[in-house]
Amino acid sequence: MSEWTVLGKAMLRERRDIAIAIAGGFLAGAGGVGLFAASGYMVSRAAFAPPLYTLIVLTSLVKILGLLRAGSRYGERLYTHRATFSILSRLRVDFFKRLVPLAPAIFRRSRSGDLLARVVGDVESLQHFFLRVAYPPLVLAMVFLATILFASAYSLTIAGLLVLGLLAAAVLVPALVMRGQRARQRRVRLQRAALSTDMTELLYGYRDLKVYGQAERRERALHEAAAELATAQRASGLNLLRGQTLHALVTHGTTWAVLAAGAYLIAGGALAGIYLAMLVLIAFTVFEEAAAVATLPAYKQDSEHAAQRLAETVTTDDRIEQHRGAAAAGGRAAAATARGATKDTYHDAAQDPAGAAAPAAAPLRELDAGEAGPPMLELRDVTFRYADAWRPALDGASLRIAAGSKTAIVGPSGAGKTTVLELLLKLYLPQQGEVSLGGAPTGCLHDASIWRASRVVLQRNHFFRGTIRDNLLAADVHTSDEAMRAALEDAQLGAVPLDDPVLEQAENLSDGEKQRLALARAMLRRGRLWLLDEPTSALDAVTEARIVRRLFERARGDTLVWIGHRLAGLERMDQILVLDRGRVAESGSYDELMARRGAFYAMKQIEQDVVGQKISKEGFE
Ligand SMILES: Nc1ncnc2c1ncn2[C@@H]1O[C@H](COP(=O)(O)OP(=O)(O)OP(=O)(O)O)[C@@H](O)[C@H]1O
Repeated sequence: MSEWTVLGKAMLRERRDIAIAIAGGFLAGAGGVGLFAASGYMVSRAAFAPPLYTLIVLTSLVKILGLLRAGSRYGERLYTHRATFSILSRLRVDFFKRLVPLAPAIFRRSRSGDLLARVVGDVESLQHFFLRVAYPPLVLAMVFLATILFASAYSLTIAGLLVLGLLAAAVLVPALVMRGQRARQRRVRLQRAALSTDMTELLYGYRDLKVYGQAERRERALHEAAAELATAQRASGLNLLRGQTLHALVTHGTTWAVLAAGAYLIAGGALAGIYLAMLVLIAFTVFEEAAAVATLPAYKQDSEHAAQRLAETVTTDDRIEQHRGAAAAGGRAAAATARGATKDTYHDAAQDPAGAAAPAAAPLRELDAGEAGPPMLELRDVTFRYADAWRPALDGASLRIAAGSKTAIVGPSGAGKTTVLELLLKLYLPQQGEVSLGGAPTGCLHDASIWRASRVVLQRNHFFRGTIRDNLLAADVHTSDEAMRAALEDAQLGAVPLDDPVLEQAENLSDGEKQRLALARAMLRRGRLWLLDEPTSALDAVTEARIVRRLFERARGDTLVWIGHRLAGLERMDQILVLDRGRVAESGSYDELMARRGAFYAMKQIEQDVVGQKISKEGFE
């Protein structure tokens, strides 16, 4: 079913309001012409000192017509807008209903920003169809027909002039407006889609962009795109204004022509002078109705394009059909993703409602990106609770990670491991206690300098639509292709070409590939602090072991924090921290913890029982 059918059906369901609006529009237009005709006639008649009752009748007629015009104009506005908004809401609901089951396939084809532009912008554009495309010519034709019939009773020449004026206003002016408008409108649409696409990318990837120091560049690009859209809109708006100016020129030109022709006819005795003012005012008034027609083609084109794009979005072709079955599963997955996203959303530490006030207004210091050596990390008695969380994620946690050491943080899900990492990255500030990097509390450090000094892999990483290269360049725009290939090789993605496409949210990559791409990206950074949150959880043991070996080579001498659930291979860590309910339950080397036979030992036993994994000294090797 085409969008026009949907539009037609939606209009048909509003037929009562539309009929009232058309009647109101005709009465308002014809009433306006009548009002000015009566006024002109009354003024001329008054000059001949008619009997009082003639003046009383004419004055009453003017008043009645004035009231009729005002009342019917009000009714017309009320009902046209009521019909428009009802049509709009029907279109939105209908479009959305058709969109929902197709969502997974549509996301594959359209970038979500573009889709947003379609859902909002295009559906909105269709509101103009009734108000500015279908309705005005109908009312204009009715009012003009009545006026020309009326004028022809007095002078066929003047009626002919009105017809010419109408042709100029309703055909010639719109044609001139349309010249070049198509290209202007196209530019506006493309810019609008590009802007909303960039905007959603920035919003989705804001945290990663910040961490990788790319946010400012993206923001600048966004401002440039917004400025280009404004320029395109200005050009399009100016052209429409030019159309309105031309329309005013035609209106006034016709009025002057009627005046001149009237004077000529009067001089020749073909027209009684008393009707001249009436006919001139009629000419002046009737073109009011034609004003909307000047911009009609632009709106018509806009509506056509919007309808076409909407129809194309929800076209049920084979490609989409095959995803229909997966729609329900997609919905559940989307809900799960949304929950994940909440957890991962970047939170400005200074604005965090749960966060403590940022320490004193002293100027923030820079954390060295690594030249001064890897940083030492410390949490002292840290308590942190997320906004609206019912319990603290960290509850008096203290830990110390020596500069250049390798530390694993393990513990049950929800123990607070990721939170430690988020606090180290100054994505939040603790409510109590102190988090410090390189001996300086994070509150005193410039956020961007922490991110510059870190190589981060989060549980969920954002990838941008583009190529593998584009995504690796997010780590450092100056990276060479050789360095990228080497990083891909180390991340066990050596077979993947740099020009391979990456879809929005890296939908075309498996979870394991995403993790490996994120690791390659981290490898390309320069900082000497590695913060890795379950970076290999989706990988098989063999690939994981290979990557970890390469990773440790690259991180030699750097401070590395590894959050993970698997306990195999932790022998090579200098320190293991076992977190439980927001506290460090145990810490020490692998051998120490195994000898202590405490929490870590118990976890190891359970893991062995569950997966039958053998404790191996070789671990990741
Ligand atoms: N953004 C958030 N808003 C509210 N609560 C949160 C948020 N992020 C985490 N939490 C809560 O804080 C606690 C600690 O979460 P955290 O992610 O640090 O645990 P974790 O040990 O990393 O868990 P997992 O191993 O499952 O990743 C959990 O109870 C979690 O539900």
